[in-house]
Amino acid sequence: MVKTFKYIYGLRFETKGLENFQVEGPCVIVSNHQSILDMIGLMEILPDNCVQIGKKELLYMGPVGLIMYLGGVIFINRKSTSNAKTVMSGVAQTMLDENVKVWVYPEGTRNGNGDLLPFKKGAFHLAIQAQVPIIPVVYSSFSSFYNPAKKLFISGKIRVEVLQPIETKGLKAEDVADLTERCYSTMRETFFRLSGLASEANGSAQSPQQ
Ligand SMILES: CCCCCC/C=C\CCCCCCCCCC(=O)SCCNC(=O)CCNC(=O)[C@H](O)C(C)(C)COP(=O)(O)OP(=O)(O)OC[C@H]1O[C@@H](n2cnc3c(N)ncnc32)[C@H](O)[C@@H]1OP(=O)(O)O
Ligand SMILES: CCCCCCCC/C=C\CCCCCCCC(=O)OC[C@@H](O)COP(=O)(O)O
Repeated sequence: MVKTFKYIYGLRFETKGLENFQVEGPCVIVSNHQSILDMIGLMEILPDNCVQIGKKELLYMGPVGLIMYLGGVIFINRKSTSNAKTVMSGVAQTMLDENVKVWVYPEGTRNGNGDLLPFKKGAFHLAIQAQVPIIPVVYSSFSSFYNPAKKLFISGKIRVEVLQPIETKGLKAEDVADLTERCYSTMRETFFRLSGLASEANGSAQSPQQ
């Protein structure tokens, strides 16, 4: 149902690299998060047996919260690192036992400023604890067709690329920072390439067509 919103809003998706989802067993998928429109982009490529990590507040959004709960969304309290860590370490075991993929937005919040925010480390701890690969997914910038501050919302094209899995076998907790940084720089480069933006873009990034 969520996927059909793309026809209503005139959004087109151009997807590359779906074959990279064909890993054996569970994995952690990380992607950039610009707006609620990402829910349409999520449904566009969602692999089987995949659950998302979401902020706890979404659970209280009436029917939407109920559907997310029934869909297996893992809720975390972002205001409490210790709570989030406890939940996430339970997830590492469950994803192995039940063969599920976990989708995390490592920026930790929506961000439509034409760049990626620094990544939080939860997704990378999770992948290392479970010793499963990380699959980065990048959505191009929405800023040429969607910008609430400028009251802009027209039809547009979103490029999506599923990147090659990054293995974590043999990595330990002390490798988290390195892994996070590697994943961040690969995704940031891809974000700029897919969005047609210069790589030093920051904050006020605009596409060349604009
Ligand atoms: C009728 C209508 C129908 C509609 C139907 C419904 C429609 C659709 C269904 C949709 C499907 C649902 C989609 C849901 C999407 C939801 C999107 C969101 O909510 S995004 C926001 C929530 N997500 C996140 O925040 C994830 C990313 N965040 C993290 O990973 C964070 O790291 C954290 C939350 C786990 C902790 O954050 P924070 O407290 O800010 O801390 P950090 O700076 O990251 O870390 C602090 C230190 O702790 C260490 N750390 C972190 N995690 C762990 C861990 N698991 N184990 C051990 N240690 C950990 C970290 O390394 C830091 O220490 P340092 O010494 O600095 O390294
Ligand atoms: C005008 C845009 C309309 C778009 C319609 C999209 C179709 C989707 C329809 C219903 C789906 C509702 C699913 C709700 C899931 C919300 C996920 C979300 O985006 O949560 C915000 C959270 O990540 C970060 O929170 P903050 O940025 O820190 O606060």
